[in-house]
Amino acid sequence: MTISKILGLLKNEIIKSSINLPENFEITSIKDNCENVEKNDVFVAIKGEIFDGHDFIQTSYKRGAVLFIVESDKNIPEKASYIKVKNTRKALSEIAFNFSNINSDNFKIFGVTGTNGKSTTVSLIHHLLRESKKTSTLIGTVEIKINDEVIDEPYNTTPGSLKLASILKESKEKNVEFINMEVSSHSIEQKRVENIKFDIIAYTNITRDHLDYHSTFEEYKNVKLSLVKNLKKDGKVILNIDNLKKEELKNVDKDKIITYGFSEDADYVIKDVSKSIYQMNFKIKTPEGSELSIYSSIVGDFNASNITLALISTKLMGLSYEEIKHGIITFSGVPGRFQLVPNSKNLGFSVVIDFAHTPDALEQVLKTAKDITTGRVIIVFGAGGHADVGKRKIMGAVASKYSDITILTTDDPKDDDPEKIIEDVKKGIDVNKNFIVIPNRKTAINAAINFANREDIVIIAGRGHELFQLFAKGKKVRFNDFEVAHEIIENLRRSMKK
Ligand SMILES: CC(=O)N[C@H]1[C@@H](OP(=O)(O)OP(=O)(O)OC[C@H]2O[C@@H](n3ccc(=O)[nH]c3=O)[C@H](O)[C@@H]2O)O[C@H](CO)[C@@H](O)[C@@H]1O[C@H](C)C(=O)N[C@@H](C)C(=O)N[C@H](CCC(=O)O)C(=O)O
Ligand SMILES: Nc1ncnc2c1ncn2[C@@H]1O[C@H](COP(=O)(O)OP(=O)(O)OP(=O)(O)O)[C@@H](O)[C@H]1O
Repeated sequence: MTISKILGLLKNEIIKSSINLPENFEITSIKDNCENVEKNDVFVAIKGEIFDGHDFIQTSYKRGAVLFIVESDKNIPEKASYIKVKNTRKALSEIAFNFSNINSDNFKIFGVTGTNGKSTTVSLIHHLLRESKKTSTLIGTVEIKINDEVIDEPYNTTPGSLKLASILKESKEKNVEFINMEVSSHSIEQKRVENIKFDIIAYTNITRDHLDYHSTFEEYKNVKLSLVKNLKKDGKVILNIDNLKKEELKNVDKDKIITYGFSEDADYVIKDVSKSIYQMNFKIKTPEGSELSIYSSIVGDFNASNITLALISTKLMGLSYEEIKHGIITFSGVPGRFQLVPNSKNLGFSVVIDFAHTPDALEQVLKTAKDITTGRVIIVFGAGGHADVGKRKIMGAVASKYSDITILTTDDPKDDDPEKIIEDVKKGIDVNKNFIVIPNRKTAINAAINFANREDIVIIAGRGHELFQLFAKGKKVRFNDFEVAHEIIENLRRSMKK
C-alpha cells in the first residue's frame, strides 16, 4: 500500500501530516505493536487500556518503521513521516481492511452481540452451514475456524482489527461465503469492527456485565445497540424481545427487524419446551404460521432461544427449515456450556460444567437445572477478578435462590484478592440456606460431587471451557473444570467398587 493510498483512506480523519517520503512509496505492512515492527512498516500508536502506543514510537522507528499514525505528534523522530488523526483505533481498522483488500461485500456476514449466548449461537450456525455443505468462517471466544480447520487460538472474543483483517483475507482466499462472528461490547467500543458491514446483526440479550469496563449499564447497552450502524443496506436485525424492545434500536427501519422469543408478540415464538439432561424438544411458531418441532441435545430455555436465533439466521442465509432441523439434532454443543460430565450418570446423578459468569446466565442455568432434576441442585461457583465487582453479591443471591446447596469457591482471581472476592459474593448469600466456602476449587468440586445423591445435579459454573486458572502477576495454573470433575468421579467410582 502506498503512502498516497493511506492518505486517501484517512482523508476525513487527518488533523495534520508531515510526509518526507515519495507518495508512491510502498509500505510493507501495518503494525500496532512495536515488538512486531519491521523495515518500511507503518506503526499505528494506540492509546490503550494498559499502555500508550505513543511511548513506543522511538522503538518502532529504530526497528524500521517509516510512517507513524498518531493522535499526538510529540514523540515523532525529526525526519520521520507522520499522520495525526482524531482516533488511531478507527484509522487502524480503516487501513487494516484496505491493506488486506477486504470488502464486507466479499461475504455474507453474521454478527451476534449480547451478554450471553453469543458463542453457542455462532457455533451452532457454523455447524448448520457446514452440515449443509456451505463454506463458513467462525470467529469467537472458543475457536476461530475456516470451514473445519482451526486456524488460530482465540485471544479475544472479537479479535483486533489486524487479526480480523487477516482472518477475512484468508477466508477470501479460500472462497468462504459466510462469516459468523461474536461481537463483544469491548470490540465495538474499541472500533475493532468499525470497517465490517453486516448482513445480519443479532441481539441475544443485554443484561448486567462488564461494568468494570463500561461505566454504567446504560453505556454498556448503548454501545451494543450502536452496532446497527454497521448494518448493510439490505441487512436484517434479529432481536430477542423477551429481553429487548424494537423501539430500542435507533435508526433501523422496523421492517428490517425480525423478532424471536417466548413472547407471543415475536415473529418466531418459542413454545412447549420439554427437556431432560440429555435432550430438549420444543416448537417454534414461524411468521408463515407453520409450527416447527425441534429436537436438540443442548438443553435449557436459554438454549431454545439460541437455537431459534440460529434457525432464523440460517433461514436468511438460504437453508431450508428441514436442513436446519436436521443440523440442530446433530449439534453436540459448545465445550463448557451446560456440558454434562458423562461418567457422573454412572453414579446416579449429573455433573454439568457451565460458563455462567453473569447474574442472568447463572439464573438461566440454575432454573434449567431445577427443571430437569427431581433431586437437589448443588452449585459450585465463584467470581472472576478484574471484573465487575457489583455483580458478585447479585450472583451470590441468585445461587442461594435457586440452589439447595451453594459451594463458594475461587474462580479466576487474577490480581484481585481471592478472599475479598469470596466475601463480596457471600454478601448476597442467604445464610438460612445450605452454603459452604471452600476456597480451593478442586476441593470444592470434590465436595460437591461427594455431597451428591441419586437424581441430584451438580453445576460447576464460571470457567466453562477454560484451561487455565488465572492468579496474580500473570500466574496461570492448568485447571479445566471438566477434566477435574471427570477425574474426581472416576476416583469415586473406583472407591465404591472396593
Ligand atoms: C482491555 C482491552 O480490551 N484490551 C484490548 C486492546 O488492547 P489495547 O489496545 O488497549 O492494548 P494495550 O495493551 O493497552 O496497549 C496499547 C498499545 O500499545 C502497544 N504496545 C503495548 C506494549 C508494548 O510493549 N508495545 C506496544 O507497542 C499495543 O500493541 C497497543 O497497540 O486491544 C487489543 C487488540 O484489539 C486486545 O487484544 C486487548 O484485549 C485484551 C487482551 C483483553 O483482555 N480484552 C478484554 C477486556 C476484551 O476485549 N474482552 C472481550 C470479551 C468480553 C466478554 O464478552 O467476556 C473480547 O472481545 O475479547
Ligand atoms: N441466551 C442466553 N441467555 C442467558 N444466558 C445464556 C444464554 N445462552 C447461554 N447462556 C449462559 O451464558 C453462558 C455463556 O454462554 P455463551 O458462551 O454461549 O455466551 P457468550 O455470549 O458467548 O459469552 P462469552 O462471550 O463470555 O463466551 C452459558 O454457559 C450459559 O450459562
